[in-house]
Amino acid sequence: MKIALLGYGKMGKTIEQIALKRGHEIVIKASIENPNYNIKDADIAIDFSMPNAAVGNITNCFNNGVPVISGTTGWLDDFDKVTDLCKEKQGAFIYASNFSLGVNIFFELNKTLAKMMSNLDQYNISMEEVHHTQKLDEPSGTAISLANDIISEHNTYGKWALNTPETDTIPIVAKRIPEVPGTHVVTYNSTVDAITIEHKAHNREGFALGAVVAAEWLLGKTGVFTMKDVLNIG
Ligand SMILES: NC(=O)C1=CN([C@@H]2O[C@H](COP(=O)(O)OP(=O)(O)OC[C@H]3O[C@@H](n4cnc5c(N)ncnc54)[C@H](O)[C@@H]3O)[C@@H](O)[C@H]2O)C=CC1
Ligand SMILES: O=C(O)C1=N[C@H](C(=O)O)C[C@H](O)C1
Repeated sequence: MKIALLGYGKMGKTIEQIALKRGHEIVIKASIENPNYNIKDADIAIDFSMPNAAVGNITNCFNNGVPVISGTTGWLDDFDKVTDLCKEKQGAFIYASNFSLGVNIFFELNKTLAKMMSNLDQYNISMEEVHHTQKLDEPSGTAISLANDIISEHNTYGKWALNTPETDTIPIVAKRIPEVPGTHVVTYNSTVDAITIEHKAHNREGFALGAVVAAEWLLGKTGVFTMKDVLNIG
């Protein structure tokens, strides 16, 4: 595949290495320093850019008939607008807050645990995410996905918030520590014990491999898909 990398930072560069190893060609490396390109040169685009750039990048792909994978977080207020445009233009799109196989398994584990804990009001939930200090958004997209899945499965919680321990709210603590690729922890605490599930990325390769696998899967399809469709888990 001829791949356009929309965003050539930490993730774009890791995706490049994995895509080349899998026999693909990188035809566009767009960044703030390199904003001029013709998206039609690519078979598919992989957007790992910035919260304020993602919607423009994705829209440009739809307008030019190029399928697009987006891993950029922090733009989800516009998610419905973007998926509506995809359908209108008969485009192809996958967004995932986290493309790694491990986190997608963790998402399923989190939903199952939330269902099991749903009527046990002696347990209070909390969530923590830890990332490197360059991260622009908080909480992380992955933490938001985890929280939304808990809200769907658990009777008590109707919303999430940063650092707010209220009865119907999932409190999320976001920590920023140099070099941490991404750690997510969900804890149910009672007066007698605690149950914790954790996913810890050792590096960015899992995210990057998942994005390339998603691009390989999406090519030739039309519609809005998720990593559940790609990985066939859950
Ligand atoms: N879904 C997932 O699995 C993962 C998502 N992410 C997300 O991916 C995004 C990128 O992460 P990093 O690579 O660590 O950030 P980074 O800051 O290292 O790189 C961002 C890149 O985007 C470029 N950029 C900014 N505006 C642009 C525009 N209009 N068009 C094209 N490129 C533009 C910058 O010049 C830079 O090259 C973040 O939103 C992060 O949260 C990161 C890791 C995994
Ligand atoms: O910015 C990052 O680095 C990451 N962002 C994603 C998120 O916001 O969840 C995924 C991963 O945790 C790394």
